[in-house]
Amino acid sequence: MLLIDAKDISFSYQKKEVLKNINFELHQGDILSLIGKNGCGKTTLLKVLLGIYKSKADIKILSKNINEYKNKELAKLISYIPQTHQIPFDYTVFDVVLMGRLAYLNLFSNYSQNDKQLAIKNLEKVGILHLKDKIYSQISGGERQLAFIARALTQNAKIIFMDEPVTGLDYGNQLKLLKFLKELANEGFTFVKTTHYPDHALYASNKVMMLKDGKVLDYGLVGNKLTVKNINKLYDVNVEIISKENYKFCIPKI
Ligand SMILES: Nc1ncnc2c1ncn2[C@@H]1O[C@H](COP(=O)(O)OP(=O)(O)OP(=O)(O)O)[C@@H](O)[C@H]1O
Repeated sequence: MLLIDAKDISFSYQKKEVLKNINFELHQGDILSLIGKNGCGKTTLLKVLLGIYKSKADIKILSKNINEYKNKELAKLISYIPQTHQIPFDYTVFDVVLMGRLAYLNLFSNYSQNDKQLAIKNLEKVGILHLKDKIYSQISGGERQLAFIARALTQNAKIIFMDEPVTGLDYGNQLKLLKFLKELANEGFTFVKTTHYPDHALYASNKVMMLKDGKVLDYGLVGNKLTVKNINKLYDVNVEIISKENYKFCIPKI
């Protein structure tokens, strides 16, 4: 099923053009990795796709133009895990995860028992149920990342945007998260994630978009597009791509 059909995305901050003529499609179950150097436009692209930054592009989510959605409608379709997420006040981890249900509340309604059970289920799913009653601002950066993932799942949007999702996670949690994304994609979730690690794109995505200076250097299936030549063009480094069993990974040739 075609979820996102984005045509001709261009975007400027004041006079500085940072995205130029970007086109892509996202189907249910896809995991799209956005890769490229610092400052190439990955986060900006996510924000344009979320409608946070307005552009003249023709961006359709489920065949409807993004500008025709109300915020709450869009929040039921897409959740966003930003690079950094501070929550002011002394909310508990449970409260923060439960906030994923905000889009489902009416003005005068409160969280239902079902909302609370969903939050608990997702805290358990990401392995941090034991942190439920801790104050969010007092847990570690990696734990906060996991809490935000639980919140995105509680929001129950089937498209999840993640900006550098493994930042701050220890090695074990990085691998668990990437495996988890693949399992969720098999369940029908769809992801757009930025990453600085071509290895992670090779391991955990089926599609890749390589951005260079705001333009698409190449886009398509990871197996076809994430090549030594493209990695060299993207980062100006020499690597080798090794295959072992069903996995591919990069090693430096510096
Ligand atoms: N609010 C803003 N106002 C003006 N320029 C901005 C703003 N946010 C980002 N930029 C600039 O736009 C360009 C793209 O930034 P963006 O954050 O999208 O890059 P990125 O690829 O996500 O970078 P990184 O990998 O370092 O997170 C950069 O040159 C950045 O300095």
